[in-house]
Amino acid sequence: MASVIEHISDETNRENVYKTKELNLWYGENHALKNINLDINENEVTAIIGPSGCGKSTYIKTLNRMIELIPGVKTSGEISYRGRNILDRSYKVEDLRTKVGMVFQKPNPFPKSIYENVVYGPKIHGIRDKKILDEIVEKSLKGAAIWDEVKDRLNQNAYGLSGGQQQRLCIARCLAIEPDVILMDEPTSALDPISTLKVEELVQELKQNFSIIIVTHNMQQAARISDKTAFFLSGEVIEFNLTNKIFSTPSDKRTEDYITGRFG
Ligand SMILES: Nc1ncnc2c1ncn2[C@@H]1O[C@H](COP(=O)(O)OP(=O)(O)OP(=O)(O)O)[C@@H](O)[C@H]1O
Repeated sequence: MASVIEHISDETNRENVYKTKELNLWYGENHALKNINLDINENEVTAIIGPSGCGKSTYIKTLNRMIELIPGVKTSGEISYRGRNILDRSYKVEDLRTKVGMVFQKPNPFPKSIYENVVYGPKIHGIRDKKILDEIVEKSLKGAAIWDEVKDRLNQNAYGLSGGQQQRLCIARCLAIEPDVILMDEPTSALDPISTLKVEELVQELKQNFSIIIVTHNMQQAARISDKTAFFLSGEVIEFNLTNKIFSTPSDKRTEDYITGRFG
């Protein structure tokens, strides 16, 4: 059955940050992504939903080319980021990674101080001036809504933070490289409800300055925080539209069955 990629009339005139055209991906013989066409706008939260194994993580890992670390992966089609095809071998992955940050399911701070976690990326990019690094730390931790909680213990080990704080620190680490896009792969699945709420509120604030693509198993979360939602099933995009539309009047029966909990 054909997927439902209608014209989305959102009247915002926002630029596309990513345009995915006819993307296919294989892990060896396993055809994991099938003819994906998806345009992602800047300054929006785009949620990727769908049952386990439908290709959500695979898709976002192609957006920063993390996928190419897995042996035997083949792709066809195109993903253009700001107008350039990132799947083209001439596109330097290091350039992409300075523009596209990623936050993972489990908070993964380095076993270093809070301060060192945040300055890690900027230092790799050659910033050594202590005053500038201090400014980056304050700005990034404020941006990730964790500054007040940690400003008096910046030199303590990040492992001493709660899980929810560690995840916001990982978001701060991501902000420190001043990315354009933030990819989030189930960022709240290991967090308690209060930490989840904090990260959700943060995502809403961050979209003023960044484009956010979030994979989530939690449909209420997708409904609460995203502007657009893509429903994936068996490696295909079944429906992509404004989140309100997807959750109120989906066009495809399979989307309706999934969001009403009939499968998945
Ligand atoms: N490293 C890998 N090697 C081989 N096959 C893989 C690999 N990672 C994922 N796959 C396969 O690709 C398909 C999509 O998996 P993916 O992890 O993208 O799904 P998902 O929707 O993110 O699932 P979940 O919600 O369970 O995390 C599945 O068939 C999976 O078995």
